Amino acid sequence: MVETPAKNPLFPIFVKLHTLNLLLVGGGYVALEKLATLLINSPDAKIKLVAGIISNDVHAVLKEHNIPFEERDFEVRDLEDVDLAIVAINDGQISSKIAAACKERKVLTNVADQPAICDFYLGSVVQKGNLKIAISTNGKSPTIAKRIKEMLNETIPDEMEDLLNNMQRIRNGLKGDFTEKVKQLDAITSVLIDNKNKKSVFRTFLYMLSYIIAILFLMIAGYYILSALL
Ligand SMILES: C[C@@]1(CC(=O)O)C2=NC(=C\c3[nH]c(c(CCC(=O)O)c3CC(=O)O)Cc3[nH]c(c(CC(=O)O)c3CCC(=O)O)/C=C3\N/C(=C\2)[C@@H](CCC(=O)O)[C@]3(C)CC(=O)O)/[C@H]1CCC(=O)O
Ligand SMILES: NC(=O)c1ccc[n+]([C@@H]2O[C@H](COP(=O)([O-])OP(=O)(O)OC[C@H]3O[C@@H](n4cnc5c(N)ncnc54)[C@H](O)[C@@H]3O)[C@@H](O)[C@H]2O)c1
Repeated sequence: MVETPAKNPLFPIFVKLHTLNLLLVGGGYVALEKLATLLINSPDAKIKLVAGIISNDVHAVLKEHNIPFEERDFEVRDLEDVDLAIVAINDGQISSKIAAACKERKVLTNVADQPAICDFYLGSVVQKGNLKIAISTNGKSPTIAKRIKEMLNETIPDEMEDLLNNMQRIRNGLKGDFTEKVKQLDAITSVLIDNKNKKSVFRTFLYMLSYIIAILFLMIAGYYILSALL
């Protein structure tokens, strides 16, 4: 049976950007950030960039990674053969028009910082070798997503890559049917959850953070109530 719906209805997927065509519209600061995120995660992503003005920093990344670009305003023909688009321009009305043109052509679109017209959001990404964790707050607080990423980056040991490689070797060497393999893999890895009843550093971090935020919220609310009364 399907479980009750989660509070965050976004469905996470891991996309093979090296097999898809991605259009990035914009050549300023935000486009630079998106470009960096794309390349860190998917160095072989098939990206094309279009922007009225391309900053020197963006130019440098385009050159370094051999990414095709055109220095002119977006035109609908840019969407030909495009699977995904990220729009990072400084004009909300034009962004909405580009998003509408994308929708018409069934191109999935992210408009930086405009959740209402996005088909998908970018997440904060934790990477330890082959392990990748994507974090979403359903758009509520990208800053918290960033902090949790930093926390996980610090707490997940670098040895994770060795663990994954060893597990792959064991997995490839296992005999028996599917159920038997799952049983053996569960048994080998059970040590990882044996400590589940102990309070983890991560949980303590989250408790502390939520208390601090609650206290700050009360202080700010108190300030506004008092200044309205006085
Ligand atoms: C995760 C990350 C991925 C990435 O972009 O690569 C990401 N934003 C990041 C950072 C960040 N963005 C903003 C700040 C300033 C502080 C703050 O506002 O908190 C910071 C923090 C910083 O930069 O330190 C501003 C901001 N962002 C959005 C709005 C509009 C709104 O909320 O209405 C505004 C207000 C703009 C304004 O005020 O003008 C909206 C979105 N930002 C999202 C993703 C999607 C939801 C993700 C989620 O579910 O949490 C969503 C919905 C759509 C999207 O853009 O995809 C990246 C983490 C970087 C990392 O991991 O290091
Ligand atoms: N810079 C930030 O830290 C920041 C933070 C939050 C939100 N934002 C928002 O993100 C958006 C982009 O910010 P930015 O700092 O990258 O702006 P920017 O001014 O540095 O760059 C804007 C880019 O959009 C391009 N552009 C504008 N219209 C275009 C069109 N029709 N076709 C193609 N390219 C076009 C410009 O040529 C330029 O390259 C803005 O809406 C801004 O309010 C920025």
